Amino acid sequence: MSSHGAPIPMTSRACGALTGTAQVPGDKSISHRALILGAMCVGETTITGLLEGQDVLDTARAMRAFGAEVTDHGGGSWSVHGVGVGGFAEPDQVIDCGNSGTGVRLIMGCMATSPITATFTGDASLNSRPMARVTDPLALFGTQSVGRAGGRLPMTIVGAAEPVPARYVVPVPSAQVKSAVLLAGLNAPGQTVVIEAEATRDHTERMLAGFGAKITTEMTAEGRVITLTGQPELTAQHIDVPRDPSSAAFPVCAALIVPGSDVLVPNIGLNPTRAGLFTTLREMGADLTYENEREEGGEPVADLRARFSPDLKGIEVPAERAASMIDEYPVLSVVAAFANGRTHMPGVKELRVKESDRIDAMKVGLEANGITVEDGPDWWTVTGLGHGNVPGGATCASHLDHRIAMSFLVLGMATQKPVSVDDGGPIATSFPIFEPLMGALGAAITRNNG
Ligand SMILES: O=C(O)C1=C[C@@H](OP(=O)(O)O)[C@@H](O)[C@H](O)C1
Ligand SMILES: C=C(OP(=O)(O)O)C(=O)O
Repeated sequence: MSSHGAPIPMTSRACGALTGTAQVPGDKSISHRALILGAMCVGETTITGLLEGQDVLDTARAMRAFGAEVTDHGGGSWSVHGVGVGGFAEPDQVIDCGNSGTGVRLIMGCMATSPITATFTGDASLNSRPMARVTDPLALFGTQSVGRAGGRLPMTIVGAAEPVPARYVVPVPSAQVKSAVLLAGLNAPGQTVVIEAEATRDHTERMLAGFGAKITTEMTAEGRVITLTGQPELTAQHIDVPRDPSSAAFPVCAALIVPGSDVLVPNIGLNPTRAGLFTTLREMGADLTYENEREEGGEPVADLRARFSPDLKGIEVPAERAASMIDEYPVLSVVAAFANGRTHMPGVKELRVKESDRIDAMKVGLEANGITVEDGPDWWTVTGLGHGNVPGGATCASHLDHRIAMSFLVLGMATQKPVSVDDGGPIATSFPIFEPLMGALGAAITRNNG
């Protein structure tokens, strides 16, 4: 099933060279945060380049339910009239975050230290994902929560009326957990401290500083120590959202495996906490270059140029790189199928608790298409067959997971026989223009029931 409606089966088949320019949408992580911080400050925040994917639209709706005025001006241009830190109203409806782990976890954090109660739910995928990783640290502030067994949604959060600040060592590499604690810390008096052993994406820290919060980061033997001073007055900002490296991954990887391809993907945010895939692809021998490298809004940005790469080789992907490419492993495993030799990917147990168990979803689908995959609790290995040798021919389950659906459609662009997915509907959560964008480059993706 797709998240919002009937399943949309799709098929991808071998095509001619992919050529042209791919303008991928705005960054999903930054889009959620722009809406949430816009809702937590006084005055009007303006946003351009917002990702209008379903995950982000669900966060916009949630911010309205907490009392912010959120307006869509068209073409990715939005404004948010915030209610100020501690100014959230109690929603009179259940908050439905759809398919979005980022949405629900960050929103739980930002309401957790206000004297209001809210109930959260999502689709079948989100309702099966772990939430105790967020409600455990929120309890340190005095927040209460009641959910289904195993800490699953639907879940009610009772915000702390008299919050105390927290000090929390994040036990899993998760920017969502880190961000939920920092957002909760905004309305607690004194200093909230979050410590992460492994650096994860730092958009929350950067944006909090941009909105005027007092926040510092120090590297210590324990890891990154982030200290936030609570109850600041946040000042409205203009946010120009950079284009999403996690979406850029799909046209880039497709170009590497389709003979003759040459694709430009402009204006991609290359924050080091997000760019691990591109480093990995280059180590595999990908013809992938950064053009026009520059800084925009304090973030490194470049135009990516990806060309067909006939001599890809399997590699060992360093475990310590995992956080910087966590959402890109599914499509990396597709590129690995066309490389020569084994690509070993350790340190990735977080992949098992995403929209689906991504190791399992890719293993089953890749094996059905003729590729050997081995896996353990926190690692997997793909044995590549080299260009022209991947059979294809199977239909893969997308498990309500956009990245799984898009990865298998990229696979089908270079296999001997077409590859299908049972449901491409979830693609709209993060990359609503995936089909026309890939089609304009020359890809052959069709809907099977239309
Ligand atoms: O903070 C964020 O915006 C995100 C953090 C990551 O999740 P985790 O925090 O669970 O690693 C990532 O997988 C997700 O797509 C977006
Ligand atoms: C894991 C992802 O998103 P989320 O956790 O926000 O659902 C993703 O977009 O790959």
